[in-house]
Amino acid sequence: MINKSNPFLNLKYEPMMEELGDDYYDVVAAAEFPAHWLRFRNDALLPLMGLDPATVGDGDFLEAFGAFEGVRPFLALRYHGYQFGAYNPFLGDGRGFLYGQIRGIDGNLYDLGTKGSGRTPYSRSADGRLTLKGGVREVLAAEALHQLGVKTSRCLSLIETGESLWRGDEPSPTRSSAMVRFNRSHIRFGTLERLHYLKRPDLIGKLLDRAIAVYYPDIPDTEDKYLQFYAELIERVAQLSAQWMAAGFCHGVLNTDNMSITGESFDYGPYAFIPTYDARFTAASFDYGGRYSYGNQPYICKFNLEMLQLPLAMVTEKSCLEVELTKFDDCYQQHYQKLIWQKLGFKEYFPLLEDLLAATIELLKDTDISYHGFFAELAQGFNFGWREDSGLILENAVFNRKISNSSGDKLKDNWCNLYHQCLNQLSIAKMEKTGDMLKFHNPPTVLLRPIIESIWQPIAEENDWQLFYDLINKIQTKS
Ligand SMILES: Nc1ncnc2c1ncn2[C@@H]1O[C@H](COP(=O)(O)OP(=O)(O)OP(=O)(O)O)[C@@H](O)[C@H]1O
Ligand SMILES: [Mg+2]
Repeated sequence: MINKSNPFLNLKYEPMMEELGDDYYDVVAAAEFPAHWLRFRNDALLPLMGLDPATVGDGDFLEAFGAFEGVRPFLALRYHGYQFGAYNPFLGDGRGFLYGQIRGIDGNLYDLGTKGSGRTPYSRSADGRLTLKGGVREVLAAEALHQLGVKTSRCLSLIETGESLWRGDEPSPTRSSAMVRFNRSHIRFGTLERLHYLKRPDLIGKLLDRAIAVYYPDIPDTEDKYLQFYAELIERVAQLSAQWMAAGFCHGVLNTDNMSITGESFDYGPYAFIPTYDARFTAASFDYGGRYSYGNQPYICKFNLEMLQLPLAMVTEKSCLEVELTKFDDCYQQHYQKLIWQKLGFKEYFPLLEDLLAATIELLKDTDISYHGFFAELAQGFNFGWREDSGLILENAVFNRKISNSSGDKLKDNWCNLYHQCLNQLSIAKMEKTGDMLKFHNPPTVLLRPIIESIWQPIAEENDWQLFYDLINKIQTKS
């Protein structure tokens, strides 16, 4: 019996995936949990869902996304994937399901997907649960990336569920949670890979026809639409990997089951924001070979797109797909350059910016300057005097103390000279906008690991959530 007063249970759900038929999912039930404590509600998302936060009670969240009452059916989606390069046909939603799909007020269709909501036919020997710390980390990553301009899923709610879990990577027993994720789609590269494995081009075509109509509405319904989809996906994934790189973000587990066919970032497990610019930085302790290191991300995305040619070649010409992928590198480079120039305060291109980009990466790579600290100090210290005198640029920066050798000093001097020259290419009117631009693209609060640990500690020790809420607030308001 649907609770008429709960706004979540009265949303107009559009069953796009359900209508495709049960070749793509299994209907599952949610686990019953001993407790439901609302730890996070993302009021910033509610207006997009057509809801006024003031009319949505905490109890509504608990009923819909903790007790999972009301809306049915829940669909555990079927998928496979390449994990660390090896094909795994035993995947699928093992601790989550598609709760429902709704139309945002922007006209786009969105998924509500769960994580930690119980076992499914794909759980294998695992418990179907999400640790509370894992949930907290995913909430934070998604909000931080969103504020940094990365196209990402976000979390709608996080509810602690009162169980004790055992994990190898957290002091155990550890607390449990159920999260609801809000994103464009949970159709993964691995969803199509599974259909290739099962030799079902008919199901690939059926899924793509629907997905293109919903997520790529600009692609006309013509013979080459699958190729056009691939071309557009390459563009989106190149852009996404450039966004991660510019944001100084290492996703950590770029298996093809964690790649969305909408080109959106999601699944924040062992991720990290890089402390300093180091292409070899790895986020996952189990990534022994550095396959998913920070600097490898664009190459891995390209490799994953190459793997996707196998299913797509069942419905379109392989040689054409191969030609499309050759465009990835240029596309990535263009997006990356643009994003770094924005972080440096420049919106419009002029040739000297190419030298500035190279000098910036060289400086950050060859010194111990904090990646995020560098841009944050640039944003905070910026003033008109920098245009007159290169000696004033970053003269009081905290990181100057970290540059302890003459080659570091030389790199910084070289960088300051170039930055000074670039500022002098701007008109006064544009110079006036530079400070705002620097602040917009370089928020002061960065989610480095010690910060996450410092907010987790009071939660773990005293169930004190204040620092977590303060941090979310700082991230969401860019303060
Ligand atoms: N505790 C668990 N219980 C059951 N299945 C699990 C558990 N942890 C991971 N899995 C399954 O292992 C596979 C890989 O997990 P991964 O961490 O990439 O995904 P996930 O984080 O569970 O979900 P998502 O990709 O939607 O964020 C998935 O099929 C996932 O469902
Ligand atoms: Mg995953």
